[in-house]
Amino acid sequence: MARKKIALIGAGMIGGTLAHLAAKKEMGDIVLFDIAEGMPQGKALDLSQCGPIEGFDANIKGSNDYADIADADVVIVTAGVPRKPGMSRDDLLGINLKVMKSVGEGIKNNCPDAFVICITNPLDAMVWALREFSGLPHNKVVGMAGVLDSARFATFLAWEFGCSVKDVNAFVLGGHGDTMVPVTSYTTINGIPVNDYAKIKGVPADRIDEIVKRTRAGGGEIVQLLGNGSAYYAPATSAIAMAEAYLGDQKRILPCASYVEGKYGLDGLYVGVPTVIGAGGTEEVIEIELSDEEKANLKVSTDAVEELLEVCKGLDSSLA
Ligand SMILES: NC(=O)C1=CN([C@@H]2O[C@H](COP(=O)(O)OP(=O)(O)OC[C@H]3O[C@@H](n4cnc5c(N)ncnc54)[C@H](O)[C@@H]3O)[C@@H](O)[C@H]2O)C=CC1
Ligand SMILES: O=C([O-])CC(=O)C(=O)O
Repeated sequence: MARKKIALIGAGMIGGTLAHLAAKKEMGDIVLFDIAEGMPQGKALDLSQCGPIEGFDANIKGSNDYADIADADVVIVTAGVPRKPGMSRDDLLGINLKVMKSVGEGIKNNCPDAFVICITNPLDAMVWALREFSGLPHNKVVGMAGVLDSARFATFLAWEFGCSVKDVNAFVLGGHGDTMVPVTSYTTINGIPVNDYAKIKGVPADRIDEIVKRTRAGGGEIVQLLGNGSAYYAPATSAIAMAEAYLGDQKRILPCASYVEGKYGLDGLYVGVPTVIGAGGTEEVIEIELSDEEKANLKVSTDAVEELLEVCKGLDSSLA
């Protein structure tokens, strides 16, 4: 059986990390595409030379030609610009929308059967626009954010409780912005609801509130510390988990920016919701019971995403 083909559009910080992870895991052969000339080819050479040391078999090719992504099984999109300290993700919309247009066309023309994972920010609007530009079915285009945001929430909770991160099952819904909704009612420490565990451990409720706030601002905290660029290790790891769920038909339930029509009172929007990922792409959006407060928070978050879609439509008439 031929190896799977993974196309990475954008060979920057996340793209390079994705290539390394995908190669180490022998997920398939890899094409690292970027508009910058030489850079993806250089990274591909460097990464290929890890093979003999790490013992992986994967062909890694750097390219500036969309023809090289032909027939890819999975495409992960990080093309565009990251934010700098003082910026919001939404400030990237104008420039990254144009990037999504060229990437969407490249995918449509070369690998229309691929499963496409978008990472570029502002995430929920960009995955929507990428889907529109590519014309792929909604179940084959998804955005990565909830896996990352949930991992941040889990990390901070594990630090607070002094427990293993492996035992924390944290859940973040909504748009990938400061209004995202960490859902404590579905967050458990090996099955024990987080608020109950906090009582057992004598952790005051306001500490959990602070962790929720830190999670919401988790991307910005790293942007501030790095000074130039944004997080890349955990974002790449998150997207790889989603790609593995698709390639392995794992039917994992992951929080992803999926197309939601009908559920959660939404009418055709990409936003973070629990999603079954298997060989059919995003096979199902799971609608969970939320408290009135959680519903209200989710509404604030989805309203913010809807506003961004209006901005996209204003900037590119083909989206209107
Ligand atoms: N969804 C999420 O949770 C996260 C999203 N991000 C976003 O991911 C994106 C990428 O981040 P990094 O890899 O750190 O940025 P980066 O700047 O290191 O890499 C982006 C790459 O895209 C390339 N590029 C620009 N225009 C292109 C085009 N038209 N076609 C192909 N390639 C193009 C650039 O040459 C650059 O190499 C940013 O928008 C960032 O905000 C970052 C972290 C988490
Ligand atoms: O904060 C940013 O700009 C990058 C991002 O989306 C994240 O790390 O969550």
